[in-house]
Amino acid sequence: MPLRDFEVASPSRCDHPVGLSPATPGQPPAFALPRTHWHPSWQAAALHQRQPLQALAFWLQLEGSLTRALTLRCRQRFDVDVVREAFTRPSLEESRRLGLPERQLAWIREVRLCGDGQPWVLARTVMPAATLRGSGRRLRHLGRRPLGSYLFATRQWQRSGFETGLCHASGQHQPRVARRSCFHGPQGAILVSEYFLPGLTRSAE
Ligand SMILES: C=C(O[C@@H]1C=C(C(=O)O)C=C[C@H]1O)C(=O)O
Repeated sequence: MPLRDFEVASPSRCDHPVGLSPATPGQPPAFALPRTHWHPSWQAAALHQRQPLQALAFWLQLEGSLTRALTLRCRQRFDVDVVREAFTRPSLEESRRLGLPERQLAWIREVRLCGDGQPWVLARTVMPAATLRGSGRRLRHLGRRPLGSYLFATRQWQRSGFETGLCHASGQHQPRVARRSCFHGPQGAILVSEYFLPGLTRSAE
């Protein structure tokens, strides 16, 4: 099912931004999440496409904080590049996944996770308004602080099983594989999708 596209809305701190050619010279390039078909498990996805999953098996199954694991992979620095944070409409498929009414807006956060200046992961998090009540209010004010540092700081958030996404990538810099899961907290759930970029597998070479 297609996910909503997202465009770079702020200057990138990544040295080599992902995506299509710049629409305007001097502006950061626009980019879009590819259409993604979600499978209920890593094994189910592997039946459809074995090759790229082998290189990413570690990341697709990693249970703890992804940002923490990426930080450990960096030689120098790890950055969260905030692309967009706004109340906007999730895709129909995302609304269904979260059990939201079709047209209900949610707080959507889109970021690039960059290691040593290279974009490694694109992440999109859908947070229903109900989840943002009480202590969940802090989710709207993360800024460049990784979401994982909030979710894994307490035992209040429980993650559901991972789905594995196979992406219809149209360019060599686009993600081919993704994963997503719901985190269930005191006020409700959020849906976290993480798209792995080719730069991440290259970083291990
Ligand atoms: C859920 C985590 O948070 C990461 C950080 C994100 C952010 O800052 O928006 C989004 C998705 C995750 O990859 C994690 O570290 O596991």
